[in-house]
Amino acid sequence: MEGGVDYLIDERKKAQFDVEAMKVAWAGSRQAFELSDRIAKLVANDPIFEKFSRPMLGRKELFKNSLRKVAHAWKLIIDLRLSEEEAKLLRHYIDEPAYTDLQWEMFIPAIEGQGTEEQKRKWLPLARKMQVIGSYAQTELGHGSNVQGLETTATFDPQTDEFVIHSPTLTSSKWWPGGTAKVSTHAIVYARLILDGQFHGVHGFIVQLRNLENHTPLPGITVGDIGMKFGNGAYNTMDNGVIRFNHVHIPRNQMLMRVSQVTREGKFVQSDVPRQLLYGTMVYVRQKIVADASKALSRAVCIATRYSAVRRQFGSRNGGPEIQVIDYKTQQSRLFPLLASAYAFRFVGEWLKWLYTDVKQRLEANDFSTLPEAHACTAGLKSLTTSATADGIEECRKLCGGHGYLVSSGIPELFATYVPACTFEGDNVVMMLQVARFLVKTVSELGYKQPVGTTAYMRRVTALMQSNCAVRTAEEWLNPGVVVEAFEARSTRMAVACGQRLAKFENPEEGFAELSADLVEASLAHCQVIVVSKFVEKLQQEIPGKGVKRLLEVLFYVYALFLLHKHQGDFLATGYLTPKQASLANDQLRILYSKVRPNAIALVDSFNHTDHLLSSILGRYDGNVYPKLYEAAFNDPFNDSDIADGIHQYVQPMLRQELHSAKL
Ligand SMILES: CC/C=C\C/C=C\C/C=C\C/C=C\C/C=C\C/C=C\CCC(=O)SCCNC(=O)CCNC(=O)[C@H](O)C(C)(C)COP(=O)(O)OP(=O)(O)OC[C@H]1O[C@@H](n2cnc3c(N)ncnc32)[C@H](O)[C@@H]1OP(=O)(O)O
Ligand SMILES: Cc1cc2nc3c(=O)[nH]c(=O)nc-3n(C[C@H](O)[C@H](O)[C@H](O)COP(=O)(O)OP(=O)(O)OC[C@H]3O[C@@H](n4cnc5c(N)ncnc54)[C@H](O)[C@@H]3O)c2cc1C
Repeated sequence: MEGGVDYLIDERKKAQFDVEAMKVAWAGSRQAFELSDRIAKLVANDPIFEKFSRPMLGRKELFKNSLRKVAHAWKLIIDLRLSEEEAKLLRHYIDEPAYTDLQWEMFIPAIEGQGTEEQKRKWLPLARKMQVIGSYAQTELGHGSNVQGLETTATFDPQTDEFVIHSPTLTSSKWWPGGTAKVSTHAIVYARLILDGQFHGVHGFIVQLRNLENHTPLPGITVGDIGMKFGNGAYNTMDNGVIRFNHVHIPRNQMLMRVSQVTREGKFVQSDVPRQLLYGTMVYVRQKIVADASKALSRAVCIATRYSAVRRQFGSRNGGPEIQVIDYKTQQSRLFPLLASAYAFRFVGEWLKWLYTDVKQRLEANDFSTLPEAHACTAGLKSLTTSATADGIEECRKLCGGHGYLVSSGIPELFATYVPACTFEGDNVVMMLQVARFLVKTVSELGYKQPVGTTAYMRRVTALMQSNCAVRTAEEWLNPGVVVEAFEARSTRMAVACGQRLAKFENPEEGFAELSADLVEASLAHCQVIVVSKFVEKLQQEIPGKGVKRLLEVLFYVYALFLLHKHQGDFLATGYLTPKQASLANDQLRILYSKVRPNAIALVDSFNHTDHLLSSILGRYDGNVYPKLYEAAFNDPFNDSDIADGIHQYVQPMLRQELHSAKL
């Protein structure tokens, strides 16, 4: 058997649920599915969006090709009158980081969230028509996580009614802003506001970087690219920049002034809007990154699952077929939790989008009450989902054996493009420490203030601290209430234990630093409560289609019991579970894997990923893996000639023992 076509045909016949209905459940609604399917096909059928050759291109060619794709996409958006939602789907299916990500996901949202009405009226129409192209220049060579430590200065000059933007040190050079190195005409530059010699915190300023006529950098601005990044192709389609400012003057009305204002006289005015709103764009993007995690993880899982059904190793009897590697229990115990995680992240992402929309509406009405919760949720879930997705993609590579290491498997580029998500928009550990601050505060207030939102479960602190799990059989783990309670009890106990240990420190900040590793673990436990609970809430909704809900329930238990198994140390150390109960959960997990097995291919088909998006020979929908791998090898330009450049010059002299006289 050369290809796996028949194997995948057989696998699809085993499905015990309605795949078309599952596609709708994954997409969120029939309308969302149809929209997404239409745009996916539009991209897949357009040769300009070809991406298989991307890893073979040099940086300049790669970048130019990316500019061409963006220009073509923008033309399509105008010609086909695509809505903003359709345009964002187009970006997703084109699957190439580009300067427009910063324009639409950071520059515009920053003005929307931090600009005054007047600033929005001026800048948003220009940006939305792409008449100015903006980026988000916050991080510097010397500081990224510590935003208050930024060194760039914005000094008000009352003589000219302008701010003077300046990079006083090498470490104050802006470093990383995407889109800035070669494209953006403007940037939101975060800088220390100085009025009359006094520091008034870090604020955002709209700074023009380039001449709109000839694209040259404006006087006083030194700008360039920071160099090649991890992996070929991958994030190298993006021009991440370095910028130095040498006393660059901008008008006073280009400071984003919703949160604080500077008057004509140079006076600082703090409005009622909390200063944290300056960080609002990051809250927005973190929410987007959570939604993106399920997309990236589902791609890797789709490739690894299809290939695991095609690939056979060992167990052949009398010349019969070998065993499909997907039938090995070890393969299932590594793959199926990732499959379940993709669904879990999809649903928690959907919920987080709702939470963000709600917060945004409140902020617009000057209600800031839910901002701390939104910050903790976006920071924590961004950290949890991106770490799990990055690790999951790498696990999928290993699940594909040696062929997973080939660029044509689609996994190396996906991994290289995805991993910076663990760092950008907030390093994942730094983000978990933000959740820790929120949790510590919640726990310290438990005696007199009812926790709300995602910490509401801690209202039952006494019960969660005292009562223990009642499970006696593996079957009894199949109860959402029992599972959620276990996660809530573990999280509460870990958070309370941290709170008690912190109380022993005279200086709370010193205590926080000393216990930070434990605090990160407690924060992760809390974030897992959110993901598990949101999955249960999804299952409580009506989910049409034969067998769809049943399969989602199976995936829920796989996700939750896998986590319970992985973190059983916490569950045992907090005393909520006995070793016997943890072992019963693991017994149940094995039973669940056997329920997933016949449905595995149909479950990944339900993601509705096109072959274009997957860009993977191993993950092809038709399973025709071996002939296509063979064909791709001989189509590689490296195989254009039997004799590679350099063979005559460097190898043959060695073979002939003539190296001493060869010209090297
Ligand atoms: C296959 C897929 C391929 C590719 C794509 C992959 C993924 C992309 C997916 C989707 C992308 C969509 C769009 C993305 C587009 C581009 C993204 C690309 C690049 C990323 C760009 C960047 O990285 S921009 C730079 C980001 N920088 C950071 O995130 C910095 C992190 N640091 C901070 O946020 C802060 O400094 C801090 C939170 C760590 C600390 O702040 P500070 O020192 O001021 O504060 P305190 O600790 O003293 O806190 C003060 C109080 O304020 C609260 N707080 C802090 N932050 C916020 C906030 N954001 N909102 C609300 N409240 C906040 C804090 O909790 C304190 O509260 P107290 O009550 O305790 O006082
Ligand atoms: C691909 C990519 C694109 C980017 N795009 C942009 C962009 O468009 N605009 C922009 O402004 N920025 C951008 N960035 C920068 C990015 O936001 C920062 O790199 C990120 O916020 C992390 O900051 P850092 O690099 O300073 O890491 P550091 O803070 O130096 O982290 C180094 C290590 O120190 C640890 N650490 C730091 N602080 C603490 C703490 N308080 N407690 C415990 N551990 C700590 C971290 O966990 C990490 O292990 C981009 C980065 C990447 C990789």
